[in-house]
Amino acid sequence: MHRETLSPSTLPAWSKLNDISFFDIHIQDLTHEEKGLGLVATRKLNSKDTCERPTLMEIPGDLVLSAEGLEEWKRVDGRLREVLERWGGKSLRRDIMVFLLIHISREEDGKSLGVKNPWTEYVKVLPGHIPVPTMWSEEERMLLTGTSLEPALAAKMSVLTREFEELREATESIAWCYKCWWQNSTLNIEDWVLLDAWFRSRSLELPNSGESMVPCMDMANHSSKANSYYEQTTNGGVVLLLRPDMELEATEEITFSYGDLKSDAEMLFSYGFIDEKTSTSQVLVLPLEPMSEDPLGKAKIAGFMGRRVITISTDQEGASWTSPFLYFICLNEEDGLDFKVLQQTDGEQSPLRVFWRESDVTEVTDNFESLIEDHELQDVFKLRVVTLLEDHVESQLERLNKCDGAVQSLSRQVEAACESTISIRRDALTTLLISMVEISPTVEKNALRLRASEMLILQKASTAIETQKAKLLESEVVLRYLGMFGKDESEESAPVLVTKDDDDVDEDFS
Ligand SMILES: C[S@@+](CC[C@H](N)C(=O)[O-])C[C@H]1O[C@@H](n2cnc3c(N)ncnc32)[C@H](O)[C@@H]1O
Repeated sequence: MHRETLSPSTLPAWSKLNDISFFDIHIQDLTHEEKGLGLVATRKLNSKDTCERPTLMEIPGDLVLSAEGLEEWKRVDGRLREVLERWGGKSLRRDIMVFLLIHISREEDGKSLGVKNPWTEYVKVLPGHIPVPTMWSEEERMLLTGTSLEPALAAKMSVLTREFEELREATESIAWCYKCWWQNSTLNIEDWVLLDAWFRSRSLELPNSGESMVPCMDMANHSSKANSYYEQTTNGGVVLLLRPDMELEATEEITFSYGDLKSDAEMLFSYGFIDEKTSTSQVLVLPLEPMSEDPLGKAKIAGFMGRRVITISTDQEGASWTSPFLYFICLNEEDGLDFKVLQQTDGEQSPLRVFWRESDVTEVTDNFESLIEDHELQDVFKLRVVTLLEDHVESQLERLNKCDGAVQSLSRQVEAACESTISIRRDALTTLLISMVEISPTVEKNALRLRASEMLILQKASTAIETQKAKLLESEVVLRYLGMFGKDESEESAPVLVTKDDDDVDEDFS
């Protein structure tokens, strides 16, 4: 879709018109730091030795695009209401994307499709490209092969494609939608991908309004050494405040944290960059499914309460992991696990219920690590868990290693493209050659950073698992059990097959 754009230099006037106040900061182009726009101090700022927390920016509540704000705009905008009545209410993300879509769309005569409001102009200054993997070229996406983002990205792309088709089906019969979006294929999947990238990379979690988009506040970049933070005021507005004990030079960038606990993969997936970490702690989340030959596999998916993932955390000490689902999928009928559908007094059948040694544990299926504690075969179950985990980590490592060669070769092509331009008009030619290889150096840098960080986490996890397994193999219960069956329990489990369905991966990050 052709999108009308405006230069960010129009933002000060737009902000003034809409009662947004900037105090000693302004919006500045930080493209040279590969950050797009950002907020920068216009004079020295100090919050040291004072209880005052200097306010840096103030945004009125009626500009906040939240669930509540959307309801207000729905009341006054018949077209927004019409689309959301047909295809709204499933998720706030989707509803906000529809709102944004209406505001980037134009009628034939160039008039705004939606009822004009401050967002109609604001969307014009938003960037047309966000460096998130959903907007990467095919070649760039190949750099993620073998990482935890490979399945997540594939799933996200199929969710976006499905949503786009659903939007078309739901609105094709609305005359103005047909004319504006579908008749000449004006609206295409790339537009939907951009709207999703806007929402994911620019939304904030507000204490009262929940997930929201806040104009101008979304110009602040992230730093793990942030010097500011935001708060919501009692009247629904949002303020940006300088953190205590800060002394800032004029021209220093104002940043807040997008989430200290987010993994590198999550940062890259949602925001399109991986920052230099101040701590050595890292997290890797791997999707997990029951083994394909498990007859209870489907019931285990239906009966599980939490996320079907393995979370590996590392720090200077080494690695640790959590995975309530892993404990659940390692148990079988002969261990005491059972699934029942109960007949209710009204004749209806209850939803699936999960039993562990005759007790109903439907509400606590994410707590099998504790539930097995008083079982005489506890160590045997734990060995199964650790063995399955080991298989999973080893196969992920193998995949990451196997793809590294191909990735390095792609990477060398980009380097060669850059080097061959050194002597002649570097900028123009570099851009041209890199666009032929279709890999941006920034994307390449971030993808390689992710590969390196995931490799390190998996290696540390592998060492920790080996120790855990060796310890369990010394357990008397395990030795007795293995002797009884004359075989090695640790060799029993087949590798975990990852066949995650689309929506779940989407939930992990977005
Ligand atoms: C909320 S917006 C911030 C404003 C944005 N820079 C712009 O030009 O509109 C988030 C996006 O800014 C960029 N960004 C934020 N912090 C960054 C950082 N520390 N390093 C690189 N890019 C960053 C990423 O592209 C991210 O998706």
